[in-house]
Amino acid sequence: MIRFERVTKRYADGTTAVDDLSFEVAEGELVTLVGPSGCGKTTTMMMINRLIEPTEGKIFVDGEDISQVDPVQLRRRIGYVIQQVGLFPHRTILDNTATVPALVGWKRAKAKARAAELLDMVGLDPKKYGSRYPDQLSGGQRQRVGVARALAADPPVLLMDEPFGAVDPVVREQLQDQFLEMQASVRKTVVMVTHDIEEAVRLGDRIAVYGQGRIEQFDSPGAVLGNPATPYVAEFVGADRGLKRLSVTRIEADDLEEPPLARLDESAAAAAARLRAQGARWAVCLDEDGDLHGWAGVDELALAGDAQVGELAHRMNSWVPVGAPLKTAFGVMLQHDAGWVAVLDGARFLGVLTPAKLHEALRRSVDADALGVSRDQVEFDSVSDA
Ligand SMILES: Nc1ncnc2c1ncn2[C@@H]1O[C@H](COP(=O)(O)OP(=O)(O)OP(=O)(O)O)[C@@H](O)[C@H]1O
Repeated sequence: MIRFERVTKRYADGTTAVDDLSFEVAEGELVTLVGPSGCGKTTTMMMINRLIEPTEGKIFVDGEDISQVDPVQLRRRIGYVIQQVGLFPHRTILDNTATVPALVGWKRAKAKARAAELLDMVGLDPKKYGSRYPDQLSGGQRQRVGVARALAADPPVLLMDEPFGAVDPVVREQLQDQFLEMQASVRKTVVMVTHDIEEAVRLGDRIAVYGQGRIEQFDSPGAVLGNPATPYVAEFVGADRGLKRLSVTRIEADDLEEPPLARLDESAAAAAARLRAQGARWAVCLDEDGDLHGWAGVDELALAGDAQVGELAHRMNSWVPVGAPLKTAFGVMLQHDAGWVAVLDGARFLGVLTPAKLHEALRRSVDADALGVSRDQVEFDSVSDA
């Protein structure tokens, strides 16, 4: 969708901001450009909508060499969100949001209806906020209006320059979550500049890590964190990249262990005898559909005589859905002071994740990224197997 071919930008004073850059962004992909101040991220992005012209090389958007496209026409196909938002202070939020559709000649009513729809999508009730002016909103709310406005004419491409940079960390995380949710449904091709590696990892399908004027590594968040291409990238992503990696590695069914199990309709005494024979001290209790109900201790089952397991099972709150990041599972373990968490697909119980399995999943995913294969193809020798 966006292709850079050997693009260089030298400013009049001789600064080489971008040096011989080639990369591609696929349709519907979200790529984050991350790197220290002054490394050429903004220059890269502003060349895509021709606010800056390259000195050498070519840029293609949707197969078209953009140097041959009228810049005004080009920008109508490319939404642009900047940190300072740039809302018109004397226009209402609804009018601000409808700016681009109105410019490209949509009928007034249609433009306003579209603006209201977009405000709703970014989490601002158009009835409540549509008639306000920008200075009557919080920084985070203004930022949402900026995103809504950029999407209003439904451009296939969205450029975002530090879109969440000006808000506090909590609001920032909310805006990021909401943006990801929205992106999952609108699937724009997005190029986002940030200097925050956490944000780059959280939002990007792929990340371009910039050194001075060049991309040092262009890869998935997992690969950048697990296998930094150069010492520079390793340094930039930080010594805690293992921790960061927890948030981008998702739980798969193959990562799980099967714990001792008991059925709710089983007799407690029979279940206790069976579990003791296996050397188990507790069991996860499932209903007849295999859905998670809770857990029970073997000693309490043994004491319960002819009661059913279901009468003794405790509710269990330490569970996570399959596909959740390992970090979520780790957080739940800590929150409930538990040695494992149950993993569910809907309500169905799939197995448990233990700290050893969590480590194994992380290790496998690092190796899988290095080898370019899926995680289940990686052999793993665990200490506990020895
Ligand atoms: N108009 C200009 N004239 C001369 N040099 C410029 C101009 N604009 C940017 N530069 C220089 O080009 C280099 C890259 O700047 P750019 O704004 O692309 O960096 P950046 O990675 O986006 O940085 P930041 O995170 O601080 O915004 C910097 O050294 C900057 O000083």
